[in-house]
Amino acid sequence: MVEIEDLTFSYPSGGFGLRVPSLTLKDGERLAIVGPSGSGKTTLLNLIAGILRPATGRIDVGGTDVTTLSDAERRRFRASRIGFVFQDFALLDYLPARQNILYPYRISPGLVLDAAARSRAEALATASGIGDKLDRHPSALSQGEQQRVAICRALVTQPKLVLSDEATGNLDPESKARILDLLFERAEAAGASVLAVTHDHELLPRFDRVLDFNEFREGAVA
Ligand SMILES: Nc1ncnc2c1ncn2[C@@H]1O[C@H](COP(=O)(O)OP(=O)(O)OP(=O)(O)O)[C@@H](O)[C@H]1O
Repeated sequence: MVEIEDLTFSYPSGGFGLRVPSLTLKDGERLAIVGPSGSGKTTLLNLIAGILRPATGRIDVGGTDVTTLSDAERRRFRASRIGFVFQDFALLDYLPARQNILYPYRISPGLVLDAAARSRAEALATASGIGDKLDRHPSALSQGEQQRVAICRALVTQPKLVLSDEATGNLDPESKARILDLLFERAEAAGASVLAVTHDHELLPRFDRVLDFNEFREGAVA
């Protein structure tokens, strides 16, 4: 599903560099990424999602090298093919939760907002415990509820790749387990791979593989 080769990246302001000689995420695989704060985990997810562009290297997502796409193509590719749970949720406060969940359909011409998509949004919200809050705007939701809206939005299009940046960070232990169950269950139903950054070490046994990010710091031996 994801194949990375000879990837290098640094922010224009300098100071931080990332080098990933090789990384593969197989179809349906659940990979957890751990590593210290500031080691580049979010940066890698943004590169895979095409939000950032690498200096060199290849990032193949489901047969498409995202590094070769234009900005507009990368935006469309992301909206239609990748579910991304952002660390800061990236919800739009002018839209109620329901419309936030369905947002990928607004911005991606390739996705059709039909009755099935609407009922998927409802079912995801109910399964994650926010079914009765869909008419509320994000600012009237708790952090944990906002996080669940973000997770529902990432899953509603049934993407083949789910990128998750601390998707369970703001939740109590019981909700963490429930949200991970939902994420894995929906990913499995859609045949999707999951790449999840997490600091929740108690969740790691539930993943197929755990990658320690320390090895990708620029200059480190791969
Ligand atoms: N837009 C930016 N411009 C310059 N440097 C940045 C930018 N965004 C992040 N960085 C730096 O890049 C490094 C990696 O950041 P990143 O957010 O990828 O780390 P992380 O491992 O996800 O951290 P955390 O676990 O705290 O979320 C950090 O040193 C950070 O300060």
